[in-house]
Amino acid sequence: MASSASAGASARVDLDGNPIKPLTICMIGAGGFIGSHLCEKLMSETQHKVLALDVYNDKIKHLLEPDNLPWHGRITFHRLNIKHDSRLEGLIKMSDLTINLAAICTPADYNTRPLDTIYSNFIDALPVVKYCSENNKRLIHFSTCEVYGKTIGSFLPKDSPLRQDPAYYVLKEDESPCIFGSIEKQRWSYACAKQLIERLIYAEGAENGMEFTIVRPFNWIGPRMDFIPGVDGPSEGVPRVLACFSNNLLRGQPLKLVDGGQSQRTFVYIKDAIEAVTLMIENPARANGHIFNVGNPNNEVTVRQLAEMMIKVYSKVSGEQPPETPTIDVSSKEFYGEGYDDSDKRIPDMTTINRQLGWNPKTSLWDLLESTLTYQHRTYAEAIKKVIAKPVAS
Ligand SMILES: NC(=O)c1ccc[n+]([C@@H]2O[C@H](COP(=O)([O-])OP(=O)(O)OC[C@H]3O[C@@H](n4cnc5c(N)ncnc54)[C@H](O)[C@@H]3O)[C@@H](O)[C@H]2O)c1
Ligand SMILES: O=C(O)[C@H]1O[C@H](OP(=O)(O)OP(=O)(O)OC[C@H]2O[C@@H](n3ccc(=O)[nH]c3=O)[C@H](O)[C@@H]2O)[C@H](O)[C@@H](O)[C@@H]1O
Repeated sequence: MASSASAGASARVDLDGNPIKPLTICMIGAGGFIGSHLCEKLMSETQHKVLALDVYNDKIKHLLEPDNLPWHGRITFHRLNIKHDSRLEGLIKMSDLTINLAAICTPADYNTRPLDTIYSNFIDALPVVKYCSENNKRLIHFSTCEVYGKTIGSFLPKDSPLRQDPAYYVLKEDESPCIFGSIEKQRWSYACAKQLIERLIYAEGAENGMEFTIVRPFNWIGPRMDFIPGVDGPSEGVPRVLACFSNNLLRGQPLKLVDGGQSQRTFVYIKDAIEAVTLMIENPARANGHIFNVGNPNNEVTVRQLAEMMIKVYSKVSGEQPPETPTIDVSSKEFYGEGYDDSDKRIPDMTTINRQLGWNPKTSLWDLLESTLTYQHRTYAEAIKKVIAKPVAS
């Protein structure tokens, strides 16, 4: 595997036919969901070096140990919190490229911990932008599709035929407005902080010539996303929808549909999305100065349809009967608390990423759920049984 990986890597060329030079990449938030998949890809298929920065490394342990892994020496872990660590600038200076993934990015936090959310997504990202700009280093910054907020169509009357017109709902990087709710709807603290850091990075590019790429992920999902409450995360924690529904399925509980599960999302398989990021890393001339939507417009469902599909897929991969009551409705106030609000619909326009990088997602929603839920069942089913069997302490 080592020799074929390195032989393949040395022959690799970019989209313009030029050989790809090995880079040193400072990856902040490398221990998270996206970071772990990106590290895996960079280690197994390229010759780049990664300085992996995070406060945790559980999701990349398999890449760090043992010492005889084929990529040994190309990935090093630096346990640090970017809020207060003087090593950050030195690590950025040592690298050709910085990728910033670090953020609080679970909706349950946006309205309940708005200060932490704003600090994490704006204030803590400021030094990263500053060090990149001052040291002439390229930055790939992870933003979010949530910067679009709600669609224009959501403000039209329910029966308006214009709601069917893509001009009222497809989200375009260089045209669509950012539409958030009022300040008391603290859900938008995350989107607003992400929007402001995008504007700052864009301005650094315009005024100081900083080389940057901004990524707007549209619901990337797959193995290692978030945590299963009570197993590898807090019992009362609320992760993103994939992990919430996985947790319900593993425990044989009904899946909770917030406000009837009417919101729509497009889900993309993490492995498809990581291909897009690799293209950005290795084609700077095509990626610099751009904001990219990265999603799968063909995988649109309502949250209710997602729940129904996950129930069927989980039953297939686990061999277990679906719960007697498969879903229940809960109000957003009950589920997330005061100040929650929602994006109604998220269809990414793919023109920019298609034109610049020739990227298209490949995996259908059914297929990506099948591989992801197979992983969830294999990883958690036994642990959940033990948790359920444990007597509750009085
Ligand atoms: N997964 C998605 O579909 C998605 C969608 C939109 C945007 N994003 C963005 O992509 C990025 C990565 O998302 P993810 O899904 O991998 O989330 P994640 O929570 O799994 O990963 C984030 C990582 O950053 C680390 N981190 C946070 N604050 C830090 C700090 N102060 N110092 C050091 N490390 C810190 C965390 O420990 C975590 O490992 C985030 O910026 C998120 O907003 C993700
Ligand atoms: O993934 C993305 O692209 C972005 O969107 C997510 O936001 P959202 O899609 O609203 O978060 P999820 O937790 O994945 O929820 C999706 C939908 O499912 C609903 N939901 C969630 C959990 C649940 O148990 N039941 C349920 O109905 C939510 O109300 C929401 O309508 C998060 O904000 C970020 O991770 C990211 O920036």
